[in-house]
Amino acid sequence: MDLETLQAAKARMAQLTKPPRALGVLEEVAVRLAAIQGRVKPELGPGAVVVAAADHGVVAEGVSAYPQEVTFQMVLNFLRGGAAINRFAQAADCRVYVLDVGVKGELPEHPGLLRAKVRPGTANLAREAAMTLEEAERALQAGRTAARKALSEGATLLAAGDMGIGNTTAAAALSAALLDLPPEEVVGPGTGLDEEGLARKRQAVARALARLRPGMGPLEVAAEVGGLELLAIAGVYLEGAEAGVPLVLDGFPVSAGFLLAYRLKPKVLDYAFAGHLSREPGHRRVLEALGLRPLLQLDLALGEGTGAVLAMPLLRAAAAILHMATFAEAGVSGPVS
Ligand SMILES: O=C(O)c1ccc[n+]([C@@H]2O[C@H](COP(=O)([O-])O)[C@@H](O)[C@H]2O)c1
Ligand SMILES: Cc1cc2nc[nH]c2cc1C
Repeated sequence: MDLETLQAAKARMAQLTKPPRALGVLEEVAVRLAAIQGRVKPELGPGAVVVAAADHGVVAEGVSAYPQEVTFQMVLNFLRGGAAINRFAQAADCRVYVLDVGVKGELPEHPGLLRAKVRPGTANLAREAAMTLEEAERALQAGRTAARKALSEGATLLAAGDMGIGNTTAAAALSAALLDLPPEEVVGPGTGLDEEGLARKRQAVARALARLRPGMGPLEVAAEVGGLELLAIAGVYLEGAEAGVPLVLDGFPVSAGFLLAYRLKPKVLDYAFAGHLSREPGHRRVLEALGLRPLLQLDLALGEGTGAVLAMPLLRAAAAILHMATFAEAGVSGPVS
């Protein structure tokens, strides 16, 4: 983040051939992109999305509308290019990296698969620590490594995606813990849970929160309540921020992972854009706590990075604003008085 460029980009914005603030939120996005890149005329090329996948022992509590094996099956679908994220990424000049940090089952060798399984799914967070601190560190590191690969292969903006049946329970526990919120404020239907399931889910989150002790650091909290993929997502964003690229957030699980990254290193927030607002109610709480305004609100609740990737063309359009002609360059008259 370069504050001098931020000021220079704001000054240029005021000279461009449009009434003040006529491009609304995109103008703020544009000047932030300029500051991130350290140039008044930012340029965005290809994007990358690291889709982190893992399983969750908490599914034993009946907290998802879908069976656990969907995680494994959807990873195969990602590798074959048949999932929503594949199709959206193709439309958005974005490359998909699939990262296994904890899927239950042996996935085949595949050029599109980054294999970094820490363990075949977490323990049941309602009953015991989801993982050890050492496992949490390894999952985070796997996310960092995946991001580094994406950046070395040409990514100029970076998103994380998630796949993990049961992960809205882990995301709820993690965001409730980090934001000090009660379970009912962050627990929602996920893939489509009914009322009874929601009660079990709130209970599972409450039990995980009851094990936390004051003074635990963010990584210890994350090891307790889990999500191997949530840790990997934190790693993706930490690495991306260190490389100085714009970061795009997706829905609830990804934003919970980002929140962890923010708690570990508040500077990541300078690089972050919220791609969309998910239908999952906890997502709003997380974005509000971070002070991020979502670019899109399309009632998505899929994950995979879909909402982040959909926002990539908008970020490119925002960067292009600062390449517009000024009033002076174009010979266009300014306001009457
Ligand atoms: O991104 C979101 O906000 C979002 C909201 C609801 C569900 N999901 C996806 O659905 C899965 C988790 O849902 P659940 O009900 O099994 O906890 C996981 O694979 C997520 O990517 C994602
Ligand atoms: C089919 C399906 C696809 C998904 N993609 C991300 N989470 C998902 C959950 C389900 C159930």
